[in-house]
Amino acid sequence: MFSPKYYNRYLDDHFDRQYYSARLKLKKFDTDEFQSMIIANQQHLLAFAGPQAPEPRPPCIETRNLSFHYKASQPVLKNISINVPQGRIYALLGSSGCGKTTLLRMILGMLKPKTGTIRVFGMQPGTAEIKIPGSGVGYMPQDLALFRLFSIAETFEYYGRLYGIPMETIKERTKYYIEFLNLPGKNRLITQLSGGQQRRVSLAVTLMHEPPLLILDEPTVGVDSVLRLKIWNYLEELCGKLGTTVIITTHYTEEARNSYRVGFVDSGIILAEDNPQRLLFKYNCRSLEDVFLELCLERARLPEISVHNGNNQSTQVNTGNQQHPIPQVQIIVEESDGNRQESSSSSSSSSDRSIEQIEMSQIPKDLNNNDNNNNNNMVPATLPIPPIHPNAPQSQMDNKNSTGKGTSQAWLDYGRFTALLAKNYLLYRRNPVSIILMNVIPLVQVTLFCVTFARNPENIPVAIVNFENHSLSLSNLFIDQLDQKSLLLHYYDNVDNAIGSVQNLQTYNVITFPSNFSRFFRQRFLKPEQITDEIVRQSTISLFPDTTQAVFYLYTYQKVLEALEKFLVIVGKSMGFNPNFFGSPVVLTETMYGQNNLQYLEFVTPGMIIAVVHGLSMLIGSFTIIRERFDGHLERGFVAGIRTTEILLSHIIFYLVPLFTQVVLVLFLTFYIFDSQSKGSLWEVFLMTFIMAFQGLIFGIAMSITCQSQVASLLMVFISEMPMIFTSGVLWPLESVPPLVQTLAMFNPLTLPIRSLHYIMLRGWTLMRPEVMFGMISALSYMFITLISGFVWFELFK
Ligand SMILES: Nc1ncnc2c1ncn2[C@@H]1O[C@H](COP(=O)(O)OP(=O)(O)OP(=O)(O)O)[C@@H](O)[C@H]1O
Repeated sequence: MFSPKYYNRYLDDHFDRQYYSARLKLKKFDTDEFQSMIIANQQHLLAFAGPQAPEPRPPCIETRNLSFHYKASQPVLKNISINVPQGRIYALLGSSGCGKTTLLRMILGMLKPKTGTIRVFGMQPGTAEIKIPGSGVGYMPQDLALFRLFSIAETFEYYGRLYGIPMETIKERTKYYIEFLNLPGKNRLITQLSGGQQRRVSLAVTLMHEPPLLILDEPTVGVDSVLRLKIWNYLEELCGKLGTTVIITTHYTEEARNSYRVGFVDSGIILAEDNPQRLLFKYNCRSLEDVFLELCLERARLPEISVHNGNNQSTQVNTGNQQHPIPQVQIIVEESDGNRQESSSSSSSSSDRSIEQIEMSQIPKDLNNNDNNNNNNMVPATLPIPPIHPNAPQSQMDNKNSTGKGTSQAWLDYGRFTALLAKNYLLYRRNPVSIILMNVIPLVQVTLFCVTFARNPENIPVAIVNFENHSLSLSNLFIDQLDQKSLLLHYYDNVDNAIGSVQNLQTYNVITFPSNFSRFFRQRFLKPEQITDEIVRQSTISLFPDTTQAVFYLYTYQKVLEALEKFLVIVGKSMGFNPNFFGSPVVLTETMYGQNNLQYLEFVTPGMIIAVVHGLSMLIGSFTIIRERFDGHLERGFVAGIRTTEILLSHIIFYLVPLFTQVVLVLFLTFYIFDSQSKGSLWEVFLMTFIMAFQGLIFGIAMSITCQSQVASLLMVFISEMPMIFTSGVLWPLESVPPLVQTLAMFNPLTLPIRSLHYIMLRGWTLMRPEVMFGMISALSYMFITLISGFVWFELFK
């Protein structure tokens, strides 16, 4: 049982934790006795905390009348005033959704208060001096916010590099934290860890740069009770030895007994803020949960309650016009250079001090917590703090100190930027989807396009009805001239059967020859003066079109005309005429641009190349920012001091190489495998295509910045890509669309670049031609405008 000797030693030894932990192991304490002992010794304590006491520690975090809402109609925080002294653990407790995380985000400078002020180390968060966000703080968010495809070591390396910690130190700390937090081997991927292990890694990377301020949002979720205690002890070590200030939220209310001060939050207000032991004592409760319940009940009884803690150090319960001050104290116990001192910092003068003003934080912990007492038997009483960088400060009371070089406030910090690039590379390498997206899909698309699209059709089934049944007939001569590679002829006895075959989808189009075609054809041309309607009818070849398959119809018609030309030359010769006698007076001369035989593919290819690379790059870009935002990496990164410029540039620069490869592959396939032709320089074709791939990436990144979800971002890509393609003239000349649409189509980011590529590939024009240059300027302009808009949006709404 607890004895006066122990209590005196408690005072004399200035709250030696090791000593009391040892006592806890032996279960020597009894709370009631201990508390009576305090009362019995109040004179001693008052004297001890008397005028000779040094000044209290300065506050690390001070908030005054802080209010915040996401929607004006739903206030989240109301008049919050808290005071977190330096070098102490402060626990924020409260029900789910009461506003704890919101408050932490405001302390981190990520949300701006609607009213009230926040001071962190006496300054406003977000200012360069305190490096918050930056290396001045370690933030463990509630979400995991780890790259699941990274190994443990890679995770440490990434965050270590962000904070500018030397590689050697990163390695040492990786080793230390793996041992300390019972993590598996350093090469294990995060995705292969249990939920609790993942959270421990998240905690470790928060601690590793030894910031002066730690903000931990539910760090012990999914962590077993032994390890929880170990973590709490470790945090105390950090506070004691490095002067780190810790602000922590937890749903394990009882573990908050280990903190120096707790703040109970409910529906956006602070119900009470005090030392946990003192709250237990004051409300005569055995657990903090009960204290919370008491406070909630009290609040229910006094609906207008408004509790102000922090700077004025007094709890006020407002009930209408009346104010009932609840006495409150804060006595800070300093531990510096191994010499512990206690001080009183109540709002009143030292003469006003009462037993309630006694600082209870240094009462041996877990007095009422049997579980923890039991656990204490299982864990070492003290834990070593991690190996500290040789140049690391002994104390972090100066908020500028932290182990890493610290993050600069520059828009582009070399260390952070290279860490981000390395991260992008690792994620790319580990993610087969991105490799497939970047390299395989464009190849498949180009292959499919070249194999299936706009090729001259072959074996079009055509029905032939030839009523002339002798082999030497002119109708047979005509049929022989038909290109039978393109047309597959099916012979029918009568027109009805032939039309039936069209109706049954066996053939497309019907060609008929009358019974006396040869005789009447000769008569028509040899005796033109005797021509009658009957002669014309009997010498006419009929084509019954099926235009539902427009390509087949146009192609069949073209083949019939070609056959007619050849047929007339042969017949003319056989009749003794000049072979050109029956020739068309319209002659096709040498082709100026393009190939001699008309190929629709030739027209479509430039647009196809741009559509493929632009669309895929846009898709890739659309994954970038949004994925990181929803996995919590962005928030964590911003708190670590990453700048929006660095994030944007790291994605843009990183993707230069995959985009380059993608464009080279697409062009190689188009020109070397599928034998497309370019009259212009391939270098200019490459340049134009690469710029458009880049533009697609920027568009995708911009969508990723502005969209609220990954699905929305993907939808944006699909929704915008289709109209862009249709109105760009890729598939059909814009001259065929209404004038207004034509004008609008000029604002389509694909239109002018596709035209430029068209001119380069089909006409052989160079970039020096204004028509080609316009496309290039248009592509670059859209790219820069989108990039700048995306950046501004990112800055404003990050
Ligand atoms: N981005 C947001 N937009 C709108 N409302 C939000 C947003 N983030 C949080 N809220 C709302 O603000 C309130 C406080 O949320 P907060 O995350 O701060 O709660 P919490 O106390 O941390 O909860 P928990 O313990 O469950 O994490 C909740 O009602 C929540 O729905």
